[in-house]
Amino acid sequence: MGRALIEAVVQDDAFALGAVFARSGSPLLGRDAGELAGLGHCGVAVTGDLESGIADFDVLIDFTLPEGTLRHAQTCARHGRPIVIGTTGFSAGQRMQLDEASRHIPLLLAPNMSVGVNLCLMLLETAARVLGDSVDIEVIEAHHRHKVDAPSGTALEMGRVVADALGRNLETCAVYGREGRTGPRPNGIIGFETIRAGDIVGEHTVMFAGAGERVEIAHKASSRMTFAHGALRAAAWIPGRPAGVYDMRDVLGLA
Ligand SMILES: NC(=O)C1=CN([C@@H]2O[C@H](COP(=O)(O)OP(=O)(O)OC[C@H]3O[C@@H](n4cnc5c(N)ncnc54)[C@H](OP(=O)(O)O)[C@@H]3O)[C@@H](O)[C@H]2O)C=CC1
Ligand SMILES: O=C(O)C1=N[C@H](C(=O)O)C[C@H](O)C1
Repeated sequence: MGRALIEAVVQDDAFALGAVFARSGSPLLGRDAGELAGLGHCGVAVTGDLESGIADFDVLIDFTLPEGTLRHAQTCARHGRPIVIGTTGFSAGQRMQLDEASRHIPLLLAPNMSVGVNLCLMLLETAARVLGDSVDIEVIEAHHRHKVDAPSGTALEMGRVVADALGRNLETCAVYGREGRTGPRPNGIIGFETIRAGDIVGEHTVMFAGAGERVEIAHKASSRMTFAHGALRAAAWIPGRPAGVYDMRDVLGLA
Protein backbone atom coordinates (compact mmCIF):
# COMPACT_ATOMS: atom_id res chain seq x y z
CA MET A 1 0.00 0.00 0.00
CA GLY A 2 2.92 2.37 0.61
CA ARG A 3 3.75 2.45 -3.08
CA ALA A 4 0.09 2.83 -4.09
CA LEU A 5 -0.27 5.74 -1.67
CA ILE A 6 2.85 7.48 -3.02
CA GLU A 7 1.50 7.06 -6.56
CA ALA A 8 -1.92 8.43 -5.63
CA VAL A 9 -0.44 11.50 -3.90
CA VAL A 10 2.13 12.28 -6.58
CA GLN A 11 -0.49 12.02 -9.34
CA ASP A 12 -3.04 14.28 -7.62
CA ASP A 13 -2.42 18.03 -7.87
CA ALA A 14 -4.55 18.64 -4.78
CA PHE A 15 -1.89 16.98 -2.60
CA ALA A 16 1.83 17.38 -1.98
CA LEU A 17 3.94 14.50 -0.74
CA GLY A 18 5.49 15.97 2.41
CA ALA A 19 7.33 12.96 3.77
CA VAL A 20 7.53 9.18 3.49
CA PHE A 21 8.42 7.03 6.50
CA ALA A 22 9.67 3.45 6.82
CA ARG A 23 10.75 1.38 9.76
CA SER A 24 14.11 2.42 11.25
CA GLY A 25 16.76 0.13 9.78
CA SER A 26 14.71 -0.43 6.63
CA PRO A 27 16.78 -0.80 3.44
CA LEU A 28 14.41 1.76 1.88
CA LEU A 29 15.71 4.62 4.06
CA GLY A 30 17.24 7.38 1.93
CA ARG A 31 15.67 6.11 -1.30
CA ASP A 32 13.59 8.51 -3.39
CA ALA A 33 9.89 7.77 -2.80
CA GLY A 34 8.89 8.43 -6.41
CA GLU A 35 11.53 6.04 -7.71
CA LEU A 36 10.36 3.37 -5.25
CA ALA A 37 6.84 3.70 -6.60
CA GLY A 38 8.10 3.45 -10.20
CA LEU A 39 7.21 7.08 -10.96
CA GLY A 40 10.67 8.60 -11.36
CA HIS A 41 12.44 11.02 -9.04
CA CYS A 42 10.08 13.09 -6.84
CA GLY A 43 12.58 14.67 -4.43
CA VAL A 44 11.19 13.13 -1.21
CA ALA A 45 13.57 10.69 0.46
CA VAL A 46 12.24 7.93 2.73
CA THR A 47 13.06 8.65 6.38
CA GLY A 48 12.81 6.59 9.56
CA ASP A 49 11.91 9.03 12.29
CA LEU A 50 8.31 10.23 12.41
CA GLU A 51 9.01 12.54 15.32
CA SER A 52 11.69 14.54 13.54
CA GLY A 53 9.69 14.64 10.28
CA ILE A 54 6.51 15.88 11.95
CA ALA A 55 6.79 19.41 10.51
CA ASP A 56 6.88 18.03 6.96
CA PHE A 57 3.23 16.92 6.74
CA ASP A 58 -0.31 18.03 7.60
CA VAL A 59 -1.94 14.57 7.73
CA LEU A 60 -0.31 11.17 8.27
CA ILE A 61 -1.64 8.21 6.25
CA ASP A 62 -0.67 4.95 7.93
CA PHE A 63 -0.98 1.45 6.46
CA THR A 64 1.53 -0.62 8.44
CA LEU A 65 1.09 -3.05 11.33
CA PRO A 66 -0.87 -2.49 14.58
CA GLU A 67 2.25 -1.95 16.75
CA GLY A 68 3.67 0.66 14.36
CA THR A 69 0.34 2.39 13.85
CA LEU A 70 -0.11 2.75 17.63
CA ARG A 71 3.26 4.44 17.98
CA HIS A 72 2.54 6.70 15.02
CA ALA A 73 -0.89 7.65 16.39
CA GLN A 74 0.68 8.52 19.75
CA THR A 75 3.30 10.69 18.05
CA CYS A 76 0.59 12.43 15.99
CA ALA A 77 -1.44 12.97 19.17
CA ARG A 78 1.54 14.63 20.87
CA HIS A 79 2.02 16.99 17.91
CA GLY A 80 -1.59 17.67 16.95
CA ARG A 81 -1.43 15.97 13.53
CA PRO A 82 -4.56 14.21 12.18
CA ILE A 83 -4.04 10.59 11.16
CA VAL A 84 -5.78 8.35 8.59
CA ILE A 85 -5.33 4.68 9.47
CA GLY A 86 -5.87 1.79 7.06
CA THR A 87 -4.06 -0.83 9.16
CA THR A 88 -6.12 -3.86 10.27
CA GLY A 89 -5.67 -6.57 12.89
CA PHE A 90 -5.83 -4.48 16.09
CA SER A 91 -6.52 -6.30 19.37
CA ALA A 92 -9.21 -4.88 21.68
CA GLY A 93 -6.46 -3.39 23.87
CA GLN A 94 -4.73 -1.75 20.91
CA ARG A 95 -8.05 -0.36 19.74
CA MET A 96 -8.49 1.27 23.18
CA GLN A 97 -5.08 2.89 22.83
CA LEU A 98 -6.19 4.39 19.52
CA ASP A 99 -9.27 5.75 21.29
CA GLU A 100 -6.94 7.36 23.81
CA ALA A 101 -4.89 9.03 21.02
CA SER A 102 -8.14 10.27 19.45
CA ARG A 103 -8.84 12.39 22.54
CA HIS A 104 -6.18 14.77 21.19
CA ILE A 105 -6.55 14.59 17.39
CA PRO A 106 -9.03 13.60 14.68
CA LEU A 107 -8.24 9.94 13.92
CA LEU A 108 -9.85 8.14 11.01
CA LEU A 109 -9.84 4.36 11.19
CA ALA A 110 -11.28 2.31 8.34
CA PRO A 111 -10.48 -1.32 7.54
CA ASN A 112 -11.46 -0.61 3.95
CA MET A 113 -11.16 2.77 2.23
CA SER A 114 -13.09 1.85 -0.91
CA VAL A 115 -16.40 3.54 -1.65
CA GLY A 116 -17.88 0.21 -2.72
CA VAL A 117 -17.18 -1.59 0.55
CA ASN A 118 -18.60 1.29 2.57
CA LEU A 119 -21.74 1.20 0.42
CA CYS A 120 -21.90 -2.56 1.08
CA LEU A 121 -21.81 -1.88 4.84
CA MET A 122 -25.01 0.15 4.44
CA LEU A 123 -26.62 -2.53 2.30
CA LEU A 124 -25.66 -5.19 4.84
CA GLU A 125 -27.39 -3.35 7.64
CA THR A 126 -30.58 -3.16 5.57
CA ALA A 127 -30.34 -6.81 4.51
CA ALA A 128 -29.83 -7.96 8.09
CA ARG A 129 -32.83 -5.98 9.32
CA VAL A 130 -35.11 -7.27 6.53
CA LEU A 131 -33.97 -10.91 6.58
CA GLY A 132 -33.53 -11.06 10.35
CA ASP A 133 -32.93 -14.28 12.22
CA SER A 134 -34.61 -16.45 9.57
CA VAL A 135 -31.39 -16.80 7.52
CA ASP A 136 -27.91 -18.24 8.06
CA ILE A 137 -25.19 -15.59 7.70
CA GLU A 138 -21.67 -16.34 6.48
CA VAL A 139 -18.87 -13.90 5.62
CA ILE A 140 -16.34 -15.16 3.06
CA GLU A 141 -13.19 -13.24 2.23
CA ALA A 142 -10.23 -13.82 -0.07
CA HIS A 143 -6.88 -12.00 -0.17
CA HIS A 144 -3.35 -12.35 -1.53
CA ARG A 145 -0.82 -14.73 0.00
CA HIS A 146 1.11 -11.92 1.78
CA LYS A 147 -1.72 -10.83 4.05
CA VAL A 148 -0.85 -11.46 7.72
CA ASP A 149 -4.18 -11.03 9.56
CA ALA A 150 -7.38 -13.08 9.33
CA PRO A 151 -10.24 -12.65 8.99
CA SER A 152 -9.69 -9.37 7.16
CA GLY A 153 -10.59 -6.15 8.95
CA THR A 154 -13.31 -5.63 6.36
CA ALA A 155 -14.85 -9.07 7.00
CA LEU A 156 -14.91 -8.37 10.74
CA GLU A 157 -16.50 -4.97 10.18
CA MET A 158 -19.12 -6.56 7.91
CA GLY A 159 -19.84 -9.12 10.63
CA ARG A 160 -20.06 -6.40 13.26
CA VAL A 161 -22.54 -4.33 11.21
CA VAL A 162 -24.75 -7.39 10.67
CA ALA A 163 -24.51 -8.46 14.32
CA ASP A 164 -25.38 -4.95 15.54
CA ALA A 165 -28.40 -4.80 13.22
CA LEU A 166 -29.63 -8.11 14.66
CA GLY A 167 -28.91 -7.21 18.28
CA ARG A 168 -26.20 -9.90 18.52
CA ASN A 169 -22.75 -9.64 20.07
CA LEU A 170 -20.09 -10.55 17.48
CA GLU A 171 -17.70 -11.60 20.26
CA THR A 172 -20.01 -14.46 21.21
CA CYS A 173 -21.78 -15.31 17.93
CA ALA A 174 -18.79 -15.48 15.53
CA VAL A 175 -17.52 -18.88 14.34
CA TYR A 176 -14.14 -18.81 12.56
CA GLY A 177 -13.57 -21.62 10.04
CA ARG A 178 -14.79 -25.18 10.46
CA GLU A 179 -13.14 -28.57 10.51
CA GLY A 180 -14.02 -32.11 11.46
CA ARG A 181 -17.29 -33.31 12.94
CA THR A 182 -18.96 -29.96 13.48
CA GLY A 183 -22.55 -31.12 13.88
CA PRO A 184 -25.40 -29.19 12.32
CA ARG A 185 -25.15 -25.42 12.09
CA PRO A 186 -26.46 -23.70 15.26
CA ASN A 187 -28.90 -20.81 14.83
CA GLY A 188 -27.69 -17.31 15.56
CA ILE A 189 -24.04 -17.68 14.63
CA ILE A 190 -22.14 -15.63 12.03
CA GLY A 191 -19.57 -17.76 10.20
CA PHE A 192 -16.27 -16.47 8.78
CA GLU A 193 -14.28 -18.22 6.05
CA THR A 194 -10.86 -17.06 4.88
CA ILE A 195 -9.01 -17.73 1.63
CA ARG A 196 -5.36 -16.70 1.12
CA ALA A 197 -4.05 -17.24 -2.42
CA GLY A 198 -1.89 -15.65 -5.10
CA ASP A 199 -2.42 -11.98 -5.84
CA ILE A 200 -6.12 -11.57 -4.96
CA VAL A 201 -6.51 -7.86 -4.10
CA GLY A 202 -9.51 -8.24 -1.78
CA GLU A 203 -12.88 -9.97 -2.12
CA HIS A 204 -15.74 -10.12 0.38
CA THR A 205 -19.11 -11.85 0.19
CA VAL A 206 -21.79 -11.91 2.87
CA MET A 207 -24.31 -14.67 2.35
CA PHE A 208 -27.79 -14.59 3.84
CA ALA A 209 -29.08 -18.10 3.19
CA GLY A 210 -32.64 -19.12 3.97
CA ALA A 211 -34.96 -21.92 2.97
CA GLY A 212 -35.61 -21.59 -0.76
CA GLU A 213 -33.58 -18.44 -1.43
CA ARG A 214 -30.24 -16.78 -0.78
CA VAL A 215 -29.08 -13.16 -0.88
CA GLU A 216 -25.40 -12.36 -1.39
CA ILE A 217 -23.80 -8.95 -1.04
CA ALA A 218 -20.34 -9.02 -2.58
CA HIS A 219 -17.48 -6.64 -3.27
CA LYS A 220 -14.38 -7.34 -5.36
CA ALA A 221 -11.44 -4.94 -5.42
CA SER A 222 -9.29 -5.30 -8.52
CA SER A 223 -6.71 -2.58 -7.77
CA ARG A 224 -5.03 -1.38 -4.60
CA MET A 225 -5.26 2.16 -6.02
CA THR A 226 -8.93 2.06 -4.98
CA PHE A 227 -7.84 1.95 -1.33
CA ALA A 228 -5.18 4.63 -1.88
CA HIS A 229 -7.69 7.01 -3.49
CA GLY A 230 -10.08 6.43 -0.59
CA ALA A 231 -7.30 7.23 1.88
CA LEU A 232 -6.60 10.51 0.06
CA ARG A 233 -10.27 11.39 0.19
CA ALA A 234 -10.11 10.87 3.95
CA ALA A 235 -6.89 12.89 4.22
CA ALA A 236 -8.56 15.83 2.44
CA TRP A 237 -11.60 15.59 4.73
CA ILE A 238 -9.97 15.26 8.15
CA PRO A 239 -8.01 18.50 8.81
CA GLY A 240 -9.89 20.84 11.13
CA ARG A 241 -12.29 18.18 12.46
CA PRO A 242 -12.75 17.97 16.25
CA ALA A 243 -10.70 15.32 18.07
CA GLY A 244 -12.33 11.88 17.93
CA VAL A 245 -12.59 8.66 15.93
CA TYR A 246 -14.05 8.81 12.42
CA ASP A 247 -14.50 6.26 9.65
CA MET A 248 -15.04 6.29 5.89
CA ARG A 249 -18.79 6.49 6.32
CA ASP A 250 -18.24 9.95 7.86
CA VAL A 251 -16.09 10.99 4.89
CA LEU A 252 -18.63 9.71 2.36
CA GLY A 253 -21.63 11.19 4.19
CA LEU A 254 -23.09 7.72 4.85
CA ALA A 255 -22.91 7.80 8.66
N1 LIG B 1 -8.03 0.07 4.92
C1 LIG B 1 -7.81 -0.36 3.68
O1 LIG B 1 -8.48 0.04 2.71
C2 LIG B 1 -6.69 -1.32 3.46
C3 LIG B 1 -5.99 -1.78 4.53
N2 LIG B 1 -4.89 -2.56 4.35
C4 LIG B 1 -4.15 -2.90 5.55
O2 LIG B 1 -2.97 -2.09 5.58
C5 LIG B 1 -1.94 -2.80 6.25
C6 LIG B 1 -0.70 -2.86 5.37
O3 LIG B 1 -0.99 -3.63 4.24
P1 LIG B 1 0.10 -3.87 3.10
O4 LIG B 1 0.61 -2.58 2.58
O5 LIG B 1 -0.49 -4.85 2.17
O6 LIG B 1 1.22 -4.61 3.95
P2 LIG B 1 2.80 -4.68 3.68
O7 LIG B 1 3.33 -5.71 4.62
O8 LIG B 1 3.07 -4.80 2.23
O9 LIG B 1 3.30 -3.24 4.11
C7 LIG B 1 3.34 -2.81 5.43
C8 LIG B 1 4.48 -1.86 5.52
O10 LIG B 1 4.46 -1.28 6.82
C9 LIG B 1 5.79 -1.25 7.26
N3 LIG B 1 5.83 -1.24 8.71
C10 LIG B 1 5.42 -2.21 9.55
N4 LIG B 1 5.63 -1.84 10.81
C11 LIG B 1 6.17 -0.60 10.77
C12 LIG B 1 6.63 0.31 11.75
N5 LIG B 1 6.56 0.01 13.04
N6 LIG B 1 7.14 1.49 11.34
C13 LIG B 1 7.22 1.80 10.04
N7 LIG B 1 6.82 0.95 9.06
C14 LIG B 1 6.31 -0.22 9.42
C15 LIG B 1 6.43 -2.51 6.70
O11 LIG B 1 7.81 -2.36 6.71
P3 LIG B 1 8.78 -3.65 6.67
O12 LIG B 1 8.63 -4.21 5.32
O13 LIG B 1 10.12 -3.04 6.94
O14 LIG B 1 8.31 -4.55 7.76
C16 LIG B 1 5.84 -2.54 5.31
O15 LIG B 1 6.59 -1.77 4.41
C17 LIG B 1 -2.52 -4.16 6.61
O16 LIG B 1 -2.98 -4.11 7.95
C18 LIG B 1 -3.70 -4.31 5.65
O17 LIG B 1 -4.70 -5.14 6.13
C19 LIG B 1 -4.45 -2.92 3.11
C20 LIG B 1 -5.13 -2.50 2.01
C21 LIG B 1 -6.32 -1.69 2.09
O1 LIG C 1 -4.39 -6.65 3.43
C1 LIG C 1 -5.05 -6.28 2.42
O2 LIG C 1 -4.62 -6.39 1.27
C2 LIG C 1 -6.36 -5.68 2.65
N1 LIG C 1 -6.74 -5.49 3.88
C3 LIG C 1 -7.93 -4.86 4.30
C4 LIG C 1 -8.68 -5.73 5.27
O3 LIG C 1 -8.06 -6.45 6.08
O4 LIG C 1 -9.91 -5.70 5.26
C5 LIG C 1 -8.75 -4.28 3.19
C6 LIG C 1 -8.57 -4.87 1.83
O5 LIG C 1 -9.48 -5.90 1.64
C7 LIG C 1 -7.17 -5.26 1.49
